[in-house]
Amino acid sequence: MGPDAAKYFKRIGIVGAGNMGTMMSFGFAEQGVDVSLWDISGTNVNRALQMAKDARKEEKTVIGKIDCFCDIHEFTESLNDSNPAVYIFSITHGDPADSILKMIKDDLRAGDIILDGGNEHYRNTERRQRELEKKGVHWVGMGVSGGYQSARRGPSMSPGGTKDAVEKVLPLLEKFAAKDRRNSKPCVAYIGPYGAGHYVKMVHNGIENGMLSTISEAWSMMHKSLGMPFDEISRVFERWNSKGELRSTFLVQIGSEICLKKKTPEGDQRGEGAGRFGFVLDDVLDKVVQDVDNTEGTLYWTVSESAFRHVAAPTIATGHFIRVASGNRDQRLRVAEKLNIPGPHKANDVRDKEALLEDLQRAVYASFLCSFCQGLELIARASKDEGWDINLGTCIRIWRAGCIIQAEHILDLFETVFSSSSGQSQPIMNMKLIDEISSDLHKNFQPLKKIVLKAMEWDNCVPSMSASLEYIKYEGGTMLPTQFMEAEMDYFGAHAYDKPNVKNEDPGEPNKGAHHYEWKPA
Ligand SMILES: NC(=O)C1=CN([C@@H]2O[C@H](COP(=O)(O)OP(=O)(O)OC[C@H]3O[C@@H](n4cnc5c(N)ncnc54)[C@H](OP(=O)(O)O)[C@@H]3O)[C@@H](O)[C@H]2O)C=CC1
Ligand SMILES: O=C(CO)[C@H](O)[C@H](O)COP(=O)(O)O
Repeated sequence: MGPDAAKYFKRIGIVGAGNMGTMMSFGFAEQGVDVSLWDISGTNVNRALQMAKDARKEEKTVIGKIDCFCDIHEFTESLNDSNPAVYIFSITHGDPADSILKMIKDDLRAGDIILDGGNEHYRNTERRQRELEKKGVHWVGMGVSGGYQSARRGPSMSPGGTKDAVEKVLPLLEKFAAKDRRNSKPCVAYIGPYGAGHYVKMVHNGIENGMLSTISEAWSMMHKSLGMPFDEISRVFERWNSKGELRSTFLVQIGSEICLKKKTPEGDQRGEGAGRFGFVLDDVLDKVVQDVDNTEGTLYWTVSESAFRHVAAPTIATGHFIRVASGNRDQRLRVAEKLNIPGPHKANDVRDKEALLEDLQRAVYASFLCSFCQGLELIARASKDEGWDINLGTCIRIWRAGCIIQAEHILDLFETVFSSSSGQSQPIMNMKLIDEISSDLHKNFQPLKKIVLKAMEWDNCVPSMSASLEYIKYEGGTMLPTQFMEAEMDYFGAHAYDKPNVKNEDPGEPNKGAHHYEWKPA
């Protein structure tokens, strides 16, 4: 990275001095860009100011100036010399973003570019784009992935909106973005018009969650049934991350680090994790509350979108539902008393632990792959419906570094396919029709089945792995139980069915059925 990004834009404005906004301001300053940073809360501004002072003292690389503002109009004025002015929003989606936009709307000039780096619903993005178009201001929905560490060191970004506007800021974003370590290519690219960029980020988070649920299920099986201590699990994750199909997979790699983190007498900077014995993980409750207040939405938007667009995404969806249940721990504990069912228990029948761990690795891989198939199919479907023309190969390229779903082997697989199919007139809509993908799902189906069976036997909770297993079974099934479902629906609702071996019906298009049988006259 070179500190020469300032030749594109001398100063930019960042709205929101939260985890992401503050770190991005340091990241851009490291590129030599001066940053104006504003936040609604004086406390946030003061904290950012202090951090900026410390960073300039301690990290000599933060060379651009970071100026913090409490007054929003002084903030916008600080960008008066920039033509166009470039803003990055990094705040909570929905009403907060609307209210800030309202506050600065009169200060914006034709040509200005706002990159919304929050996780926003793509329809909100499109609404703001329409609203600002009249003023000649460009609103770009830009997914930013990688959490606050990457926001500081270089995230993966998916900007979408007016192509000209994105191309204007792309050189700056390319400097800031994470780089693919194989070829140093920046993990940012124009994704498509309108809400395409935020859509891709939303699905990225959906895939992320299918993977998160899967890796947590594997951790639970190792810990609770195989009785493996955290440091041993860490070594397993490290091995998985070092070679084979799970190599260089971010969530596996950080899993290894998490399992090693021991408490220390002083804890972290804020004293969290202080203790004489045990692991920091011991202090973490099984309660995901991240989205209870609706300040985060990407996962449930992905689940709603997959239902709305008729794309089966069970690995992702079950990962959402277990989060919902987990967050409601109080209810869970009360229900548990009533249900009185066994929880995960020790396995006494494992004769070959290494073989089982190998199956587990392959099961995790299969489930990760299912999560990717589901997410990419959703993007492909939405792109077709909305006329966005998203290149899936571009999505794979920007997910190579900086983001949460980095997974080298899976991205290699898709990259090979998408680069060889780039000339095809019809985009790939069903990832399981790709030879490389179906072959890997086939190879890992039995290990996945073995692991799900073992999980059932040991009363482990494996929603995403079992959903992946069923997904493979029904997405490639020739004899589904829906034969009976169709008959029942025709019985009570005259919903009509298609017949076997009839032209245009079997297999036929997914159109409404052609036949109704009068099972019972009304
Ligand atoms: N954390 C992560 O890993 C990632 C987060 N994102 C997205 O980036 C954005 C920022 O996230 P993050 O920095 O983690 O979150 P934080 O909670 O740290 O920051 C959110 C910011 O939004 C501000 N905000 C909230 N409500 C309002 C409001 N009504 N009016 C004005 N400002 C408001 C907050 O101010 P205040 O503190 O005063 O409420 C704060 O500055 C979000 O859209 C998030 O989804 C994207 C990628 C990764
Ligand atoms: O965007 C992210 C990573 O990519 C953030 O971690 C975000 O907080 C995820 O939130 P959710 O899945 O609840 O929407």
